[in-house]
Amino acid sequence: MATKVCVTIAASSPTKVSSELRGALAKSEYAELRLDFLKPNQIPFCLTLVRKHLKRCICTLRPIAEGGKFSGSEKERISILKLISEFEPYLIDVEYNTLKKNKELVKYLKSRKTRMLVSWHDFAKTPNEHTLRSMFKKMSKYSNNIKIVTMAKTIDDTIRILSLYKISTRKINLISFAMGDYGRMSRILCTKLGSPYTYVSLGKPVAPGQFSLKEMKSILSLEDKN
Ligand SMILES: O=C1C[C@@](O)(C(=O)O)C[C@@H](O)[C@@H]1O
Repeated sequence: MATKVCVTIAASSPTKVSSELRGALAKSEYAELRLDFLKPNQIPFCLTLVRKHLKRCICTLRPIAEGGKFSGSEKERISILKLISEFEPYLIDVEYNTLKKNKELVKYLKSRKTRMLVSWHDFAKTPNEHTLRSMFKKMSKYSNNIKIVTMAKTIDDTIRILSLYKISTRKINLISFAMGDYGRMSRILCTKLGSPYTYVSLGKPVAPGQFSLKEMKSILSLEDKN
């Protein structure tokens, strides 16, 4: 099966999001809308503008504490997350730490049958194997779609994050890879080990070590046989 890619769109206005999204989806299976790059009051208009593409979009509203740009209150963020769920995107990315603290949000998303990607990031390091495995187990209580992304400072870090695929099962869609230069290989290898797709940028990386769509496509084309 061909490797799927997801283009991270981190634009600062709804019209930019819309035009970048059209360009991205012409060449990729999915796109991630980083809605935290918009002003909160622009989000409803943006979602309306791109409504017809949302079945191929992962919507993310990352707070500053998890490496994102959303600087409003948690209360405001939760209500925007609920609004996003009403647009029924392919997936809504919600941090494990958010779900853990907001039982009411979990209930709400469940009641709406929202497809959720539960995510966890460590921008400083790659924790030890025990911590990673225990995160994976705790996260699997919320969703079958799990994303664990950490910072690699050595090749061992990269191997350790990829070792999570060994404990994952067929029922789980696991996306786990490492950021940073040492993690770059894991952005390719993750798709060989079971990740449903890998994140790329449209040009400038949105996260450390992210390949551009063009670079990833040239890497993946090496697999094509005559
Ligand atoms: O979690 C991820 C992965 C990512 O951080 C990356 O490293 O490609 C990019 C983010 O936009 C996305 O939400």
